[in-house]
Amino acid sequence: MCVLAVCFVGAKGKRMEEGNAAKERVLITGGAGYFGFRLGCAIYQKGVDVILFDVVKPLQTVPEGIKFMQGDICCLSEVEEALRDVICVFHIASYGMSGREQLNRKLIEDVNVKGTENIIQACKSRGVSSLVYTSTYNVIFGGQVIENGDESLPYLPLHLHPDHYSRTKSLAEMKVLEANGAELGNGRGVLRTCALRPAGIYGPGEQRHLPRIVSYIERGLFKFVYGDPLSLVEFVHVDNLVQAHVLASQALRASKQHVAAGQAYFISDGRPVNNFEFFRPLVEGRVYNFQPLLTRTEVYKTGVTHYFSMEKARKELGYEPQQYSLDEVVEWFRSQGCGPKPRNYTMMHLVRDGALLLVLIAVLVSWFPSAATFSL
Ligand SMILES: NC(=O)c1ccc[n+]([C@@H]2O[C@H](COP(=O)([O-])OP(=O)(O)OC[C@H]3O[C@@H](n4cnc5c(N)ncnc54)[C@H](O)[C@@H]3O)[C@@H](O)[C@H]2O)c1
Repeated sequence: MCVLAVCFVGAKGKRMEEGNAAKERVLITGGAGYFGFRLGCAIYQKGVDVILFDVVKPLQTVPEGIKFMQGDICCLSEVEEALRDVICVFHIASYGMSGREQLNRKLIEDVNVKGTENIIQACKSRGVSSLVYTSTYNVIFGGQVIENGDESLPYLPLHLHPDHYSRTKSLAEMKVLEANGAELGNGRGVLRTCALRPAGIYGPGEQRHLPRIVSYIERGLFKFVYGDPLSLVEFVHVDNLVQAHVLASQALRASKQHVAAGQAYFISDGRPVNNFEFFRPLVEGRVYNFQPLLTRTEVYKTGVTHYFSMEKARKELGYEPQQYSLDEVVEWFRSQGCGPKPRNYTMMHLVRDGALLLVLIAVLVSWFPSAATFSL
């Protein structure tokens, strides 16, 4: 059963009721996630009303005036309810990207494919005119070398995807792009859609990849996982990705001749780099924490050269990636208390070890007589 929980955040929704009934409103699926939350905050700063829609509540405090709706994209009625009076949907919610999530094929399929179908259907029935889909490099890349690839490259055939997440993201992207030009209900024009394909996302507060990478470094697994020291890969800073999404939504509009309609764009920092080089600040900053789960796919793909041209995004969207480094990420980890912990042998350790020794002796003493009886 679908249960939609709505939560108005901040000073009684003050900013949303400032007397501007025609104010634009956008909805962000996956709005409690790392990128969705950041995008929502950035768009709100531009004076647009923002609804964050997610199956879980955000970990961070939601800024005043932003509205959070707890709901599931797999539930059409919840999505339709959430899309009232919305002019643009940023569809970011996804499942199964990394770690243990990758093992739950049914949920991956439900969220990434059926969830996306629901978003498209609800856009049509609610008359939402713009849909920007957050896709991934992985719709093209499946472990093969790609140097300066562009958007003319064909999709990786579905059966060649080494993981279900990438296969379902690919299916979802196709569905979104096919929906471009679809009639909106009640003669409200047509739906314009586009897809952005980001490289690996990084930035302060990123909790999905970076902690595991740090853990690989700590365990000496980094070289094993991140492979060839000569390979070139790409990343995208979260704020560059925000910029690309804002530009893409604008490029779906009549004022930009709907230039992005039906199009896909690779999005990265535009700076191919070796994994070792890129993550060096994390090694040197000696920041580490958390447990990794090494899935076969992650090992298979991460160390292979693959980078794409930003030309189409620059030309058609006006995308200009800014330069960022991992230093601010290291700082963020430090501010969270991560880093090498002193390993002094304290009085507490002494008491603990003494207690363990006593338990061991007690077990041995209780075992000896029965062992002797048995051997008689
Ligand atoms: N993180 C990366 O390196 C990377 C790289 C390429 C593409 N992407 C894509 O970028 C997007 C954002 O990535 P992220 O790192 O912020 O991910 P994230 O996991 O932090 O956020 C995804 C959000 O989707 C939500 N969600 C999952 N199932 C849902 C459902 N049924 N209904 C509503 N919400 C649901 C989750 O609760 C989560 O908050 C994703 O679409 C991902 O596929 C990410």
